[in-house]
Amino acid sequence: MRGAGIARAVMQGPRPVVLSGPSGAGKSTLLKKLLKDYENIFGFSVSHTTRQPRPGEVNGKDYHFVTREEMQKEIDAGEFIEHAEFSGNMYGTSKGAVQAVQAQNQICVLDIDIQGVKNIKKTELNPIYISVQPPSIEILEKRLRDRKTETEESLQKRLTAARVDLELSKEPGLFDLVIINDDLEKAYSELKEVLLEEIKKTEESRKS
Ligand SMILES: Nc1ncnc2c1ncn2[C@@H]1O[C@H](COP(=O)(O)OP(=O)(O)OP(=O)(O)O)[C@@H](O)[C@H]1O
Ligand SMILES: Nc1nc2c(ncn2[C@@H]2O[C@H](COP(=O)(O)O)[C@@H](O)[C@H]2O)c(=O)[nH]1
Repeated sequence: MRGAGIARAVMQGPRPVVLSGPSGAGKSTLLKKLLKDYENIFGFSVSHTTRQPRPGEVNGKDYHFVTREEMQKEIDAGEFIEHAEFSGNMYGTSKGAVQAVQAQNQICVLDIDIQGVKNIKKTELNPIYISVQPPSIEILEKRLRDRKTETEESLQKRLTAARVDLELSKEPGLFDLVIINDDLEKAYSELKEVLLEEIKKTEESRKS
């Protein structure tokens, strides 16, 4: 796995955070709240993807939207820390995405699937690993349907991936914390609590 260099560099700054869990579990919802409440403390690692942008998504902010050819070229050039195929599209974290956050001395937050988690574990990034999970598969399906971002085909692919994700997530020690996102405010409080120490450290380092 490439990316150990960037991972070592990141270790010198605040500890990064990985948010993972099934599509539709609520990672982006929680992340948006965190980025809004702690604007200058956290920075989002903008991933690359080959999927089409959803209405309202901004290139360079939500994702770097690229073609398969463009992404493969950058992967071959060693520019990615990790990458994975998810639901028929490529996703990946570039070294540049993490570096951009690190340059601001912010806590870098990665929103990645479970394959990404396993690959990041092979690097020296040393993040806090958090899995955000739905209360049930039925509720997850309802949330994905209500979000109205998926075709029936992609929805079924995501539900299949969700079942695999929930099984693999049971591996002891894979995650530092599992948050069941039933009540949003309760889930958000749990997220903030586990990050409190890193938030304080980052705030303190700003004062000195
Ligand atoms: N606690 C909650 N209760 C009810 N609805 C929720 C809750 N959390 C999130 N949602 C809704 O569920 C949908 C899925 O949430 P979100 O897009 O944040 O999931 P995600 O894990 O980021 O998915 P993906 O991995 O596909 O990006 C959204 O429409 C969101 O508003
Ligand atoms: N391994 C990686 N997974 C990623 C990355 N960026 C996002 N993701 C995951 O993909 C799915 C689907 O996302 P969506 O935006 O199409 O709904 C979700 O589980 C994300 O966590 C990445 O860089 N690497």
